[in-house]
Amino acid sequence: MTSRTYDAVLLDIEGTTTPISFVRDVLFPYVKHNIRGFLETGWEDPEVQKHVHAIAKQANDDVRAGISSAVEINIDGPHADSAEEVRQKVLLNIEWQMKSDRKIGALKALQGCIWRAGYESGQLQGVMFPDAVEAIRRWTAAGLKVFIYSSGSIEAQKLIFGFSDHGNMLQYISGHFDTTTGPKIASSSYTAIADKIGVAPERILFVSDIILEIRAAEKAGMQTMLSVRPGNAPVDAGSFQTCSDFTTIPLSLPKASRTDPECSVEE
Ligand SMILES: CSCCC(=O)C(=O)COP(=O)(O)O
Ligand SMILES: [Mg+2]
Repeated sequence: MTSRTYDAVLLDIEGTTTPISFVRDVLFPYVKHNIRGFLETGWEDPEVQKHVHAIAKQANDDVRAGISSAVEINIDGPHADSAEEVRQKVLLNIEWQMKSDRKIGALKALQGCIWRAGYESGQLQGVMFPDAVEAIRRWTAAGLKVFIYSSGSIEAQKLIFGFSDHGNMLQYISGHFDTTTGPKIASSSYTAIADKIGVAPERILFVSDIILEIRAAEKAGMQTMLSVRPGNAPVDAGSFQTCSDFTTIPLSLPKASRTDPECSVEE
């Protein structure tokens, strides 16, 4: 029997466990349609205010950094904007950030908070690729631990998996990481994750649709697999191992080329 080459799996979400179309065509429009009501109804709610302050801070940092689409939002002090002005600026800011698919903490945290009501009311249901669901079940049954690392906030991750179209998948997930641990394209983030979960980077398999993330994880010493899914941006996989059906990922991953037709190594 071949012994396995990894003990933990670290999964990206969008383009990996979940179609990009679900995020772009369902989740983002949900925020677009509900953000005004969220801000108006909950304006006095400390949680809503926490998100508004975070968005304002990000907007003001962006203005200082010279980002041309950014507009200053003055919340505190003698020259503060009125509540309606702040709401209007936040709405425009969120629209701009979502159009450019910015992976910024303040935006992602606000989105997660808005999605919560959608999932809890049954208006939203997380979409997962069936083979990803099956692979996650098999990995955990084999004694491996499965973790998530996504630009989506930890709250948003728990919602997608907790209210998935395959039932509550959270029971299979041993931990969640978002960009509060660090950017997904920085190798130090993967080192930090390995450290936090107590598994050597060399014994972790990271799966993502983004080559820059794969490179960063490899630099940290992780094994990697590039996720190839319908709707993902076309990539030149080069020498990276690729996979379009996660149930075909073996527990023992050779460095050399593989014969599995769904998963390939082109070296
Ligand atoms: C998990 S929340 C919804 C997806 C999202 O907003 C996002 O930014 C996902 O990015 P990923 O790092 O999972 O590709
Ligand atoms: Mg992704």
